Amino acid sequence: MNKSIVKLAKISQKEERLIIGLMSGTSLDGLDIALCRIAGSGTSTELSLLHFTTMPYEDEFREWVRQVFAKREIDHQVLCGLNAYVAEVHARLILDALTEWGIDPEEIDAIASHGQTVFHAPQSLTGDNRLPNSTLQIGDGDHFAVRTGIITLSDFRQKHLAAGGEGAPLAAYGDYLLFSSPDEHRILLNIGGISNFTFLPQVGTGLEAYATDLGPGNTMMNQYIFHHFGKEMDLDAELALSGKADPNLLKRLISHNFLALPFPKTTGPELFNLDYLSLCLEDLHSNQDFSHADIMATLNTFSAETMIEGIKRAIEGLENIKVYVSGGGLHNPMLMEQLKAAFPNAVSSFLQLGLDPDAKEACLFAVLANETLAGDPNNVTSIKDSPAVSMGKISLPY
Ligand SMILES: Nc1ncnc2c1ncn2[C@@H]1O[C@H](COP(=O)(O)OP(=O)(O)OP(=O)(O)O)[C@@H](O)[C@H]1O
Ligand SMILES: CC(=O)N[C@H]1[C@@H]2OC[C@@H](O2)[C@@H](O)[C@@H]1O[C@H](C)C(=O)O
Repeated sequence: MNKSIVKLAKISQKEERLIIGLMSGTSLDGLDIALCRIAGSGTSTELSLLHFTTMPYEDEFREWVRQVFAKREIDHQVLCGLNAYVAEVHARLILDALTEWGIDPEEIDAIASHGQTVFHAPQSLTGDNRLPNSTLQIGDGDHFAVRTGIITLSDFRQKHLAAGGEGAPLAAYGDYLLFSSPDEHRILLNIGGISNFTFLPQVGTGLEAYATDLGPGNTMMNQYIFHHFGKEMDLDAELALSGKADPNLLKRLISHNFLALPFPKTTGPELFNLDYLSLCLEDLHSNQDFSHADIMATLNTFSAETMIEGIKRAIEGLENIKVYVSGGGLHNPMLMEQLKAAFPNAVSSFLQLGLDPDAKEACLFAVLANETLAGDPNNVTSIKDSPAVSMGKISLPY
């Protein structure tokens, strides 16, 4: 029998596994690396985060990815090369992180790699039903496995698509298994490039859990500041806080059809980008010259409003609700102030649930890999509109 298959079988039968969860999102800030110890599976899953780091990308890497990111027309030679290159860079960053933590790669049971999303194309977004729902994450799993010597699970979104989903959001699975509560209804809001939440009904109420994207989180703010100032983000919302949101531009931005669609739904920077901002500005038919600060304040409020409206829709008629926030947007004071004002005494950091909010998504991919290795798809049958499948392709090192 192939030695790697024997090892795989042993790993799947262990009482607990060491899994490295990886997330590299739409913000292109860096690779989130979470070393997790996971015991059990299904609703008995117990996760301990042993180490976490975000290994920042070099500018050159970002520039390569930007060449193909969320673009309809690209150089296929670059895309092809990046599928290997992203994996090589990620594998090196993992090995560096393990060295920093003093951990031998031999000790790790598996890597759970999200890869780098370069295009997200559900039919609801393309408006074209000749091709099926699709999404593309690059950074091939075989390259990870060979470079690190660690069994790698990757490309989690394809099974979700194949089984009838849109390939996202996948957070619902881990959220449901780890954070459902008998005491309160929970909204687990993640503010990455795109904002999304998982609704976890209070256990026993008979309501169904589900997850959905909401709209732009940080992506439009990041794109704007990068385009005009060459910076990666509006650190601590400094520019946005110095401006004033324009009500007409805000109204026009909020009129996007996507925002009115029912849950669950998914989106990406393919829809929420600077072209959309330009379109909205043109439509205003005003001669008004907006300052950069006012535009940033408007984009910040646009993100906040889409989240607030989405959460209000989800919790209508319910009481005893808490909103737990994770993702980079948690560090944006203007966004958080608006959320807290909309839901007084209900909003707090994900840290309240005992997990580093910046590590959450990477941990959830480790949980998905754990379910594939040791769980049962029936563990997740009660999530609305989410196929109950095990996800992630398995790559062997030898
Ligand atoms: N101090 C801060 N002030 C303002 N914004 C911040 C701050 N820290 C982080 N952010 C925002 O958070 C972003 C990173 O968020 P995160 O790492 O959650 O995104 P991601 O994982 O790339 O996204 P996604 O979940 O959409 O894939 C930054 O690019 C920035 O926009
Ligand atoms: C296609 C894709 O990469 N989607 C990401 C993105 O980032 C946030 C939001 O858009 C979410 O739908 C998803 O990631 C999270 C981890 C998810 O699948 O739950």
